[in-house]
Amino acid sequence: MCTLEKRGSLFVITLTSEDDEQHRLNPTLLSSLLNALSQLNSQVTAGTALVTVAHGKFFSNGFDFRWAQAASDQDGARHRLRHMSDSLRPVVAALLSLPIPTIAAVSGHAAAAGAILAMAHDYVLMRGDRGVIYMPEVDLGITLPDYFSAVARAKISSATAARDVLLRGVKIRAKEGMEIGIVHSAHDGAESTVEAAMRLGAELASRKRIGDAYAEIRKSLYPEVCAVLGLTTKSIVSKI
Ligand SMILES: CCCCCCCCCCCCC/C=C/C(=O)SCCNC(=O)CCNC(=O)[C@H](O)C(C)(C)COP(=O)(O)OP(=O)(O)OC[C@H]1O[C@@H](n2cnc3c(N)ncnc32)[C@H](O)[C@@H]1OP(=O)(O)O
Repeated sequence: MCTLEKRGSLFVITLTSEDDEQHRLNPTLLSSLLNALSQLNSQVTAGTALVTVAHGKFFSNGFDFRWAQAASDQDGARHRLRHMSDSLRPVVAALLSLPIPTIAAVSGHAAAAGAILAMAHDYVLMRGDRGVIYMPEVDLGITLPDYFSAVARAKISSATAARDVLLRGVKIRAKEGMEIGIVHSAHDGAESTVEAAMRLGAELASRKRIGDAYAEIRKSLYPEVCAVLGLTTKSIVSKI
């Protein structure tokens, strides 16, 4: 599950888990995330921002393998994995379409689909003492959905860094994440990461930017991701 709350000028989505702190992206959490983003979008006004947080050792450890493996056979497990992948796709599309700034406070590990969820935000703030951003698929022998690769290519600053993340499965800590462009800033400890995310969110919200234009400019930054997600773009001139 996740929760959505308004704290002053900020919408805060908190990833939660029923049984452990991995915040695995299973159908329940994915559906809850999509509902939260839809609800947020209906309430959004200029002067707000989204901060996504998770508590404990993980931001999110990716899709829920236990749920997939609970299927009756391998084929069923694969179908469940595809179901989770198909369910994360609209969440990423919704994040890229939000008419407000979005920030992920990565105060724990963000792996696989969890890393893609974090990178789908405009800003990733990450704790520097614990936690890695890690794409294990190459180690698992699982190919990436098209939108995973598109998000990674859009957000990682160089081809060699993208190769290291996706083909070498390197575990990226906050400092390295800043060097390759996926982390905005590094912070000491979970609490200061979340506090910094809230401060940045409030600062960005205070600019009261025109939401539709903000969303369209964000989409113009990532044409390949938008194409893969089927997101269209339009021109806006709010006022001249
Ligand atoms: C119809 C059928 C068609 C076919 C099927 C189609 C399918 C289509 C869809 C396919 C989808 C593909 C994409 C898949 C996406 C997924 O999400 S799959 C799920 C993937 N998830 C995983 O595999 C989980 C990955 N996670 C991990 O491997 C680990 O949890 C972790 C993230 C690596 C963390 O490991 P852990 O051991 O728990 O870490 P820690 O103990 O916290 O740390 C390890 C050591 O590292 C030190 N450390 C950590 N962070 C830091 C830091 N920032 N700075 C310094 N040191 C750090 C930490 O101290 C530990 O060190 P020691 O204490 O010395 O051990």
